[in-house]
Amino acid sequence: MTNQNVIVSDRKPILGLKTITVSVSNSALFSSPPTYFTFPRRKFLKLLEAADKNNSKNNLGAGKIASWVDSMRDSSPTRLRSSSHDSFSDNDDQTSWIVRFPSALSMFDEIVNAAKGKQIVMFLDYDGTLSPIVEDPDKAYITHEMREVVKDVALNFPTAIVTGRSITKVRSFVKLNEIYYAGSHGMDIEGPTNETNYGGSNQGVLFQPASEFVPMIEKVVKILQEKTKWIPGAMVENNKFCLSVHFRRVDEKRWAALAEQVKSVLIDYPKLKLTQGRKVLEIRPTIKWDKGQALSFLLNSLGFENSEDVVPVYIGDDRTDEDAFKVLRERGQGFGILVSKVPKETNASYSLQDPSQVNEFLKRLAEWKRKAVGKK
Ligand SMILES: O=P(O)(O)OC[C@H]1O[C@H](O[C@H]2O[C@H](CO)[C@@H](O)[C@H](O)[C@H]2O)[C@H](O)[C@@H](O)[C@@H]1O
Repeated sequence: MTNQNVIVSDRKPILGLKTITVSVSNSALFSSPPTYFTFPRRKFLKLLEAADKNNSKNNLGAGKIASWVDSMRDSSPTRLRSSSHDSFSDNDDQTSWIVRFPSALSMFDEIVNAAKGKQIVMFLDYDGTLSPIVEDPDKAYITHEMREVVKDVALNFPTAIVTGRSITKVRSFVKLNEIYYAGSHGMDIEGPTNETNYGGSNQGVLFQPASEFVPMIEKVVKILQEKTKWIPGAMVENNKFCLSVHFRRVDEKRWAALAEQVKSVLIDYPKLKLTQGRKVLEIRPTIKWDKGQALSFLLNSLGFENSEDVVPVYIGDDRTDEDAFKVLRERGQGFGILVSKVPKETNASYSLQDPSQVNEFLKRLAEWKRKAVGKK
């Protein structure tokens, strides 16, 4: 395998650069010193697409608060509704969903057969995938068992956690050095920091396409904290290159008021846009960079840009994970696995019901790899 780790070493705002200096170090398996080369700025800009040309496109649009609240009520990704019913309660519909998106556990043999002679690369969302959704975002802990299984997977395959959270926050939960982290919806990418795995010695920051937005995000966090402090249960979370306004603990009667506050702030920040997750309004830069772009970036940096020899497996539960599922479909490679108990609109191929099934799937994958290479 031609593992390569691309390190963007220049931390200046990338949009302002003519070229981007990158250091490439072969993996620890081929421990050689890093070499440096320069990427044409255009190549990165293709991936990045400059901030939205049209200010009115930051998802505020004609935006009636009532329609915001409607979509706040929706699950994430959007729950499928059967043609004949308002809600998806029909067993037949549930059955047809599981036929279209079978359990990754029941499809395990197909997945590993497709990976024979190829390199699996694992991508894992955090909230709702590795840790169950809980009321308090600061208490979304990963279990000891899940940590151990993720570590085991990471020792067998290149593994990344791709999350909307800041890397600092997700690291404080996961506490593993063997993995890649793509925080802030992929806008902050770091390599493994242990000495023994793919990254070699202390890789640190690989890519930060939105670094110029950090001061703006800090400012907006403060403004929104101030503007929402009278709404019981509202919480603003600083995710470094983006931010979250949580309403899981806000009385539904106050959702419109919360949306109004968010909208009033965003109007002054046309370079920020609004997206939605699970009971959360997410505010992020209007650059075209998402979890799907982060997945491509990591595959490229591992040396799989145009390779047929890779099987990326992405497991996630949220609307933002759909960007990554879409990239896999476009590449015609790998498997997107949606974590959900109920039918949802998705670009994934398979499903798992909850983090405990994710745990089981990961455990089987690591065991399969050990058997395949004849380890105990
Ligand atoms: O990409 P992810 O790792 O799924 O992160 C998305 C958001 O996850 C967190 O919020 C969600 O989980 C919380 C804890 O279970 C829950 O209380 C909240 O309602 C969910 O939306 C995180 O706090 C956000 O910042 C992330 O954007």
